[in-house]
Amino acid sequence: MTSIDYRLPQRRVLVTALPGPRSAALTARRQAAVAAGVGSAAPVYAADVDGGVIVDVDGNSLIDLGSGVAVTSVGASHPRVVAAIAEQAERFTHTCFMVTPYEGYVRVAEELAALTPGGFDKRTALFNSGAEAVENAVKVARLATGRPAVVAFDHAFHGRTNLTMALTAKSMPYKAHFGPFAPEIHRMPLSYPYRDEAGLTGEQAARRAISRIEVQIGADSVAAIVIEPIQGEGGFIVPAPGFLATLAQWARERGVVFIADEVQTGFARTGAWFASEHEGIEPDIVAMAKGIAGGMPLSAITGRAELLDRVHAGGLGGTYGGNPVACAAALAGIEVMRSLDLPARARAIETAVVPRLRELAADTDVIGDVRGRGAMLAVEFIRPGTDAPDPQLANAIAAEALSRGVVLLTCGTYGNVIRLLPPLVIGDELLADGIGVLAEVVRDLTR
Ligand SMILES: Cc1ncc(COP(=O)(O)O)c(CNCCCC(=O)O)c1O
Repeated sequence: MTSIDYRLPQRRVLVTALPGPRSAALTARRQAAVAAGVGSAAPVYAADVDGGVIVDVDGNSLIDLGSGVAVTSVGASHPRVVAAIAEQAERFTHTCFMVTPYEGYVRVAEELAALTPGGFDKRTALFNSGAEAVENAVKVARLATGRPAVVAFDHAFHGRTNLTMALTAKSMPYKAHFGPFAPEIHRMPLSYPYRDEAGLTGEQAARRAISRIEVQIGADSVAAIVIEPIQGEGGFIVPAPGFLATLAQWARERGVVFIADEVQTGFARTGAWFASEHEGIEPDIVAMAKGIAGGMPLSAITGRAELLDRVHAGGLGGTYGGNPVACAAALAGIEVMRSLDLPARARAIETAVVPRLRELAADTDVIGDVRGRGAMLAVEFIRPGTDAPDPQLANAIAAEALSRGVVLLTCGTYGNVIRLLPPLVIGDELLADGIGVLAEVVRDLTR
């Protein structure tokens, strides 16, 4: 990425051991004030963030390969986004769209209708978090169909509210001891090519799920299928070709609402505006958040007008939903994504990074799979000579990479996946340095 004037030097520089003294002091204060249940991957505190770097309170400049969990695709302080936020905030920060509406919300809805897959008439509702978007997509589907059941999949993550915990597949840390969970949520097997039996095609995997839905639930009881086109927290699992299309076709035939949870895959992250495009599917409703607004909290559902307009007036909403400052950030962020062609940038990142990951996999016996699309890439770690997950190794790699100045995130049902989510505005050299550190760490820890 050469056409960006970054505000901060795009470099990896360590001036202290990590965490430095100021971060350590903040951790002590945090322990006396912040609930222990709120975790952090990195024990360092951000002071300034721009492009592909996070500068911590001790002056260390770290390479960001996490984007705050796939949020800051345009960076965490892009000047156009910052200017739009300031300009809006100087006029008003809030009126509540349910009280006194404002144009920014409408403009975001118009943009999302144009950007999301599908040429049909669409409507949008705005919220604050991804979980809220998923919750409301399910509300719409249940009202529109008059049916109760919702189908979710193995390895899914959809949020931390009661319904989205029910939809989420992993107990610890997301669900453990927080039940009981919402009823009428049914889990079906996913297409997980690396761990499926050899030769299982996407269509066969979909037929396996469909037959269970029909036998265990009954299609005419199913309001919706909720699925991530690429599982995020579950391990960046790209389903086999045909899996999503077969499910979507079945849903259409049986009047089941197909909800694509594109919270993590949306907004150019996978090399298209939305990951559904790679599979040629047009979801009835798309839930989105994360990359939508340059770091500001905003989420949305955009879907078929005949579904969303079925809801009675006042049935969708919330105090902050579609906050005007967040909407201004979204409009600016989308403009940046268009002007820099960030879907193409994500594809370029894939082209640059995947060969290096595959070379690393060939050089070591601890990598079971390299996968992903665009700038949503992952390495699954296993114990040598087996396909047994190795979460300890993945965690050790992330910790060692941080000590060398690179922020990496893990994920996966088994905790054994290192994921790469660089800001899409990261420069080529900085990205190459970050991937080089990852490769160096893997080799150092496994020789
Ligand atoms: C596909 C998908 N749907 C929904 C969500 C939920 O989005 P919220 O904005 O965190 O509610 C996510 C959030 N993923 C990051 C979770 C981080 C954590 O909580 O530990 C997602 O990836």
